[in-house]
Amino acid sequence: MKIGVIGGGAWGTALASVAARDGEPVLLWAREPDVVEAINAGHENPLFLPGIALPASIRATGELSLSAACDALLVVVPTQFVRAILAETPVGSAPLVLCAKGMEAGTRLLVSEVAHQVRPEAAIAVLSGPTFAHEVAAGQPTAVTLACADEAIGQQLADRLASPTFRPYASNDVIGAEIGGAVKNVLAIACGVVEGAGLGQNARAALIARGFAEMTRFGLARGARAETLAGLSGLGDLVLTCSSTSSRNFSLGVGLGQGHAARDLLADRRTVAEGAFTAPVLREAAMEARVDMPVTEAVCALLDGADVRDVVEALLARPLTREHR
Ligand SMILES: NC(=O)c1ccc[n+]([C@@H]2O[C@H](COP(=O)([O-])OP(=O)(O)OC[C@H]3O[C@@H](n4cnc5c(N)ncnc54)[C@H](O)[C@@H]3O)[C@@H](O)[C@H]2O)c1
Ligand SMILES: O=P(O)(O)OC[C@H](O)CO
Repeated sequence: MKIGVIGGGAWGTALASVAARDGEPVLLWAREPDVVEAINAGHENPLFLPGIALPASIRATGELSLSAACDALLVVVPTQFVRAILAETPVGSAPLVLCAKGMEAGTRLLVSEVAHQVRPEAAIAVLSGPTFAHEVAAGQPTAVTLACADEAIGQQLADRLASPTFRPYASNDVIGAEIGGAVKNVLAIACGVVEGAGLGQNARAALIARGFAEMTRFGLARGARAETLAGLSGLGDLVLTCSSTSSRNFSLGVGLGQGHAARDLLADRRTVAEGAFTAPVLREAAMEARVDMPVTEAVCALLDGADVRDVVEALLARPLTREHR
């Protein structure tokens, strides 16, 4: 199965490295000519994944048309670009493995729903879980959820991507796998705020637990299964991203917690903090589904420029309620 990877950021490069581990040829489409050149000439992606040696069997290209020769395509561009890239990519009969974590602005769709609109004929899988790209590319042990409604295709993909240090766990809950990844990025911003504002470790643990309750309420309303939300792509990724400055979303939150403005923190960023784009979309989707998501609302307020102390005070002043509703 020849793998093509669409997107030469940190995660696309790390996944190309996973797929190329035994000398298997992998095609990697990158938008930046510098990235294409550096990968082909020096087997490194200094822009997005510096300091990691890549397998020589990865061939980078700037030509999307070459993906027509691949048997499966890993789609790893940030969420807001998935629709445009998929429309341009020749897909043929290749399954699409969606690896972005977020919701599309305007439509409020999950990435699999976008892919289904643009490529209704394609089999769709979602790969998600606790996965810092630099650790995966360095061969450190990692486990992910690989969800596909067609379980035979899902198993073939899992077998192809698995290695002694990369363990895909098969699932058929595509929506559930996506909701975990999309929501945890917003919650990670909130946990970063707790860190940046010096609110303490009790507060962070409470936020992870209450955030997970929020993720679960929203997920169940959108048809996710509870066990998926409690698995690698939900709780697993939430714990990772809420506890490390390696997370771009957590780091963004730290800056907000220290009193910096979102627009300054986001200006001129080359790398993506998906939670900043998903937060307002998630708030709208939650309102539509009549799901209470106070942490998400607080993150939206902070991204809109509200004062940290005011937002924290308002969160803590909410009426007392039952832990389980
Ligand atoms: N980095 C990680 O550790 C990691 C792990 C799991 C999932 N993800 C997810 O993978 C997705 C990609 O993130 P990343 O970390 O690889 O990106 P990145 O932050 O390393 O790089 C930004 C990417 O955005 C692309 N880009 C910028 N403008 C674009 C445009 N107009 N059209 C298409 N692409 C454009 C760049 O080419 C580059 O590939 C995100 O949804 C992210 O949440 C990332
Ligand atoms: O750096 P972040 O916050 O985008 O997190 C990266 C991955 O999603 C962690 O699983």
